[in-house]
Amino acid sequence: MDMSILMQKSSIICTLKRSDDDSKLPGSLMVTKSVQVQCIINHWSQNTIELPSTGISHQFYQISSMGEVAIHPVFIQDLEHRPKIIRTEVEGIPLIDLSVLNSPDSSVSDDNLARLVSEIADASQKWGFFQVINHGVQSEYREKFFLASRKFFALPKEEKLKVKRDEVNPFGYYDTELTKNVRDWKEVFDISVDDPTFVPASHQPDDKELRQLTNQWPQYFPELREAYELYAEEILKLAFKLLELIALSLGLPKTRLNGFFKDHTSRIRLNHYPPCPTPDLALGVGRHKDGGALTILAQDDVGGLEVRRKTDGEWILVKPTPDAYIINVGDIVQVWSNDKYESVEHRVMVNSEKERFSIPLFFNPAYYTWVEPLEELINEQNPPPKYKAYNWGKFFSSRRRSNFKKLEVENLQIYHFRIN
Ligand SMILES: O=C(O)CCC(=O)C(=O)O
Ligand SMILES: [Fe+2]
Repeated sequence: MDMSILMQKSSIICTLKRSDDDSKLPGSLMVTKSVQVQCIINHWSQNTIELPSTGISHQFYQISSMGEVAIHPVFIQDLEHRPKIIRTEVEGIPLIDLSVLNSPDSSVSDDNLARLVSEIADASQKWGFFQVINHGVQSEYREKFFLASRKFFALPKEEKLKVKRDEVNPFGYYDTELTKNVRDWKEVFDISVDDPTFVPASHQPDDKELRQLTNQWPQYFPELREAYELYAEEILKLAFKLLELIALSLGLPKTRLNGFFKDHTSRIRLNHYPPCPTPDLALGVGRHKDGGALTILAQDDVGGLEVRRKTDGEWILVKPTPDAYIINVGDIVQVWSNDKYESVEHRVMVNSEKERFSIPLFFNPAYYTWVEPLEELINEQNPPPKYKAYNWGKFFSSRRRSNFKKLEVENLQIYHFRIN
């Protein structure tokens, strides 16, 4: 197979070819006479890919003197997973107003609260995703954190590499993450909300050893940590409010799930998606489901997040709504609810002109939590338990391994714990 993709962008015709056999890296890069370009992605043109087998470094993409653009094959999605660049307008995920939570008058809010809870139930069941407005998080803190994130990613590569995440410490900077064994077109900075935090030393079930981990911060850029601290406090309050709404929406007491989060292992991630010369071939993040309990995501005004619609499997773009948060239920809520709420697949498109920034909070329980369907939710309407219990810390450690290297086996998924 030899693919040629023609696209007209910024007055250059880009032709990309990929050989059938990815294993012949880097020979499958078809552009021979390449020159380093500074035009589309200035700061990324310095980036290199380390090919483990050869140790040879290559540019993320190359442009020949004929104007042909090639991105490195590690980023290229299989045909069936590539994004559609042309799309029609469709109804988006539900938008939910949380202002009743901030209302001081409790007698008025009883009815309103019931309405809100039923909106959450509906959205969680139909979409697994919704957006919230009037959520109580100060927009000033969010903007400051976005600005600090932008400045951090604009630092010279050597500075970012000083706080690089690795297989021992999962917190810090990283630009070579894989999703489903394909490289994402992004760079990230991961922060543990609880600092220091304890995680299982390995994914091996019998290994009881714990490892203490701390965040890494860039030495000459204190602004990032300061902005983070203000933001984290606010966004955590929202996370607990949403957790209580989810509990109520499942017919549980409001604080039923709170105990799991006493020693929570939540993470905040800064995502940076640089412009990509071939957005029809690569993804910012490949299709995936979030493994934790809830994700609370702030995105900028560029757009790119797509959600898989449950009714027909179509990819639906989540249009940016100023100051809104995008909420999705993760695998843990799917298991707790015994499949009443599903953790829905999503992915991120990139574009050739604009860089994009987003900031998710992955709201996760304590590492020692055994995740299983909640007994109150096993009843006549929803019998019997569909999953056996699994340990969240071990699940997370196992998942993380596949972010670093191509694995022969599929990474751990909740359906591996399904009872047939
Ligand atoms: O950047 C986004 O919009 C979503 C990112 C995402 O899905 C993730 O980091 O898990
Ligand atoms: Fe995600």
